Amino acid sequence: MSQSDVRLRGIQKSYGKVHVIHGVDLDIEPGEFTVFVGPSGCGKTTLLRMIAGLEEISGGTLTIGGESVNDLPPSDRGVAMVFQSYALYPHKTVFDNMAFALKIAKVPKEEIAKRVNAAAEILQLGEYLQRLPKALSGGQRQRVAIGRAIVRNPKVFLFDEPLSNLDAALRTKMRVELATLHRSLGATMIYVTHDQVEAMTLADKIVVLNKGRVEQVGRPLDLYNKPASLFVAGFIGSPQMNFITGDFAAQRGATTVGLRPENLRVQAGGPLQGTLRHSEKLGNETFAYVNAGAMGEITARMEGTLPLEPGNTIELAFAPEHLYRFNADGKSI
Ligand SMILES: Nc1ncnc2c1ncn2[C@@H]1O[C@H](COP(=O)(O)OP(=O)(O)OP(=O)(O)O)[C@@H](O)[C@H]1O
Repeated sequence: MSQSDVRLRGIQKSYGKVHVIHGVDLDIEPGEFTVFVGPSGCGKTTLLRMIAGLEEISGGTLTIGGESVNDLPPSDRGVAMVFQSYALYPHKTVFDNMAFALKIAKVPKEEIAKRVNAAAEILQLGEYLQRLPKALSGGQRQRVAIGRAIVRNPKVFLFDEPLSNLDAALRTKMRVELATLHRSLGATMIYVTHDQVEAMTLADKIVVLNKGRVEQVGRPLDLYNKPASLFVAGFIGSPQMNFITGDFAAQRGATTVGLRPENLRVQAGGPLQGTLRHSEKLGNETFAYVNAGAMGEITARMEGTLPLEPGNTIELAFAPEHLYRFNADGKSI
């Protein structure tokens, strides 16, 4: 499998007078799994589609494998994209869906059969090759869509929320399969998702986008442990980090402090006091939603169960090293 780097320099996108991407610089190394995350409308899909060649680039340069591709059509960029909707041909069999792009490219028949069979083996689709897409499950259809990308032996794989149409159990299974696929192919992959767990578990590198700009780039655990800003701290991690302002923050030399739900514990006399509003008991863990008066609403995650009822007083403590501090500009201190 070929591996290519992807480099973005000052990439911009405008639709008429509306600027949606404001000069993105980004380096994606050969073989790297890069995930774009950010709130709805931040420009993840637009950026991916510009790399694919499906959206014109309004400014800046894009290179793939060292070659400027700004003016190349999608088919000449050596990229293969997998869509959320799968976009399979309904009247073609699984084999023909996977073979189609190769037929168009006039690849010899034997070579097509070899590549389709190899991809089908990797994706465990061998027994379905003569079926039509309508006779497949959602997960199998998504595997065909991925197979269609694999047979083209692209320099770069692009994924646009590929698992979001699948139910929770299948998502988990496909997530593990994608990670395994990346390891076995060693290909460069760029992936857009809304899903925290997908971003944290699949990525070598996460790119957090905010209103058409790169907010922070880093390895998943670096973003989790050392978010550069309030924005990233609030975006990476689920449930979301608690933010507290006012005196509690000021005493700690910040305008806002952050505490992750998993870093809070019940402790008599703890510095965070409130009333338990609701608790969610999942068996192995419990989420406590606490009304902490002037400090606002605080979420705590506890191992096991919590022997408290709504309306009870709850006191929470944390270790000092788990406190995140932010200044008035929202930057980490
Ligand atoms: N054809 C268009 N004309 C004008 N604005 C557009 C067009 N396509 C997208 N946009 C705007 O560009 C911005 C980025 O859209 P994009 O789809 O890339 O966001 P996203 O981060 O992928 O969002 P989501 O997570 O909701 O899919 C949005 O504000 C959107 O309204």
